Amino acid sequence: MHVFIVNPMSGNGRGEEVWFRIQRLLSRHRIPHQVHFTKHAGHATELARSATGQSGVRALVALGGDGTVHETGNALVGTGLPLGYIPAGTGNDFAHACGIPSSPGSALRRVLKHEVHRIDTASIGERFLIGFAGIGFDGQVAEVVNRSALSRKLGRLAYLSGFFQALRQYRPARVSLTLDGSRFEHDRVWLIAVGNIPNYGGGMKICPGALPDDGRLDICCVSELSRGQVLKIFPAVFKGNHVHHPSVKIRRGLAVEVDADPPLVVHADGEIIGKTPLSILVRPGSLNVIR
Ligand SMILES: Nc1ncnc2c1ncn2[C@@H]1O[C@H](COP(=O)(O)OP(=O)(O)OP(=O)(O)O)[C@@H](O)[C@H]1O
Repeated sequence: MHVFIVNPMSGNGRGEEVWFRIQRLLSRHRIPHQVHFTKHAGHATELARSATGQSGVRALVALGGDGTVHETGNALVGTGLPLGYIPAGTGNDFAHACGIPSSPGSALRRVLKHEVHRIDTASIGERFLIGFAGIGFDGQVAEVVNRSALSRKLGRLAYLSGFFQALRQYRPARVSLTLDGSRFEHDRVWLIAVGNIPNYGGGMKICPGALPDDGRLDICCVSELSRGQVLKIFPAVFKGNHVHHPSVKIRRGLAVEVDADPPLVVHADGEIIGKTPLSILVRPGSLNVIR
């Protein structure tokens, strides 16, 4: 049996529409399933945890955006039970990175084919990041996007509108980054992105070399830029060409510690999880994903 965890509010209500299509297909083909709808932030993790205790479950299928993948995936790390995914969110970065089709019917066929691959995750505080984490400016963008009802209505443009709001508000910080025991000091830091997958924010290739199954994390640090320079370099992120800029440093490693003055906002898979200081540790091959 497949257990679906559906966020009806994802993609500004698209989640509910996508579920109706999936439900019709499941009924037409008499595919045994169970469905649970999320009612609030954190609910997908609770629902997924109780589903992992049931017998006869073949896979848990998240239907929603990257936040739903984050919450459902958090319940599955280390269990061996596979995560399926039907994208219905705003950004759907996890789907792009894993080659999961955007059409609901094709994504469902992929789930039913049941080709399971192990991917890495990383522990961050009490949670696991499935795709990426962002510290600083992009933490602030995520905060703006998640808080604003208008942003939700804007769909993909929400990230762009959040970007401009955060650009006005953000104050660069002094950051101490420790990677696998080596310490790096950076002044006037705009952001530190930690990628298990290359893209976030609806297709920005912030860590273009990140691979979800290489047992490592890619870390992108952007510092020492004026607001005008941030604006200028921003379009390059969509193709991953920002990495050639002298203010952008890409590193790879297993364990990252970040401390900042002043403390910076942190998101994991687009969900705000707190502020620095924090430690992130890769968990190689800890999540089974159908892709
Ligand atoms: N019934 C609900 N009402 C309001 N919020 C919900 C509900 N169920 C889940 N949530 C929260 O909605 C948030 C966003 O979900 P999700 O990321 O799946 O969609 P999205 O933001 O549209 O997509 P993406 O992250 O790909 O841009 C998550 O923080 C989740 O906890």
